[in-house]
Amino acid sequence: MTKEDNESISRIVLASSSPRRKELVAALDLSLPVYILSTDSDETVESGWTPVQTVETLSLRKARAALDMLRQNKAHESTPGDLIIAADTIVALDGEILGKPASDSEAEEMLRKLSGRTHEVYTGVVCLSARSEKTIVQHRRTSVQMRELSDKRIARYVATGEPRDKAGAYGIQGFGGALVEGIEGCFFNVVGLPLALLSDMLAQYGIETS
Ligand SMILES: Cc1cn([C@H]2C[C@H](O)[C@@H](COP(=O)(O)OP(=O)(O)OP(=O)(O)O)O2)c(=O)[nH]c1=O
Repeated sequence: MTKEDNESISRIVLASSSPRRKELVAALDLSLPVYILSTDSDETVESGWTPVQTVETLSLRKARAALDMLRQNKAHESTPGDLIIAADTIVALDGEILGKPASDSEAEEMLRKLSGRTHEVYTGVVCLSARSEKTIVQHRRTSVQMRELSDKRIARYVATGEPRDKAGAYGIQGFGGALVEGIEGCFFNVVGLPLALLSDMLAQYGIETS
C-alpha cells in the first residue's frame, strides 16, 4: 500500500443496483460517504469459463463501467478520491452456472435442480481506485445444502416473487432461508457481498471498518 492510497480515498462508489449490497456496505459502518451508481455492463459469459473466472470478470466489468461513467458524467461529481466497489454472484451446480432466472418457470426448474443437493455460491468482489486505478479482484465460495423440495413447495416459494432477481432463484436472507439445511463458509457471500473479505480489501486502501 502506498501512502497516497492510504490517504486519498474520500468516497465509496458502490457500482450496484442491488438493495442487499447497499445494506451490506452500510453494515460496515464506514466513515466515508457511499454513493450508489447503477451500471449497465456486459454480462455475457464465455462458454468454458469457470465460476471464479465468471464472477471475477463480471464484477471487474461492473467496476470499469462505473469508472467510465464517473469520468464521462459530471453529474456524479466524481472525485479522484473515489473507490469503486462492485460484485457479482452466481450459483454453481455440477459445472453448470445458474444466474438469475428469466421467468417463474425457469426459477422452478432451478429449484428442482438444487433440491436435496449441495451447491456452491461464488461472489466476485472488485475494489478500484479512481485515482491510481489500483485494482483488487477477489472471490469467496460458500457451500449451501438445500433441503428436499417438493414441487408444491417450490411453486409456493416461487409465487412469493422472491426468486426473480436472485442467482439460483432463492434468497437465503428471506423466505428462502427455510429451504436451506445448512451452509459452509460466509453467509454474506451468499447474499451478494462477503463482508469479511470486503473489509480486508478496504484495509488495503487504508480504509478501516468498525
Ligand atoms: C443465492 C442468493 C443470491 N442473491 C442475490 C445477490 C445478487 O444481488 C443476485 C445475483 O445477481 P448479480 O448479477 O450478482 O447482482 P445484481 O444484478 O442483483 O446487482 P448488481 O449487478 O447491480 O450489483 O442474487 C441473494 O440476494 N440471496 C441469495 O441467497
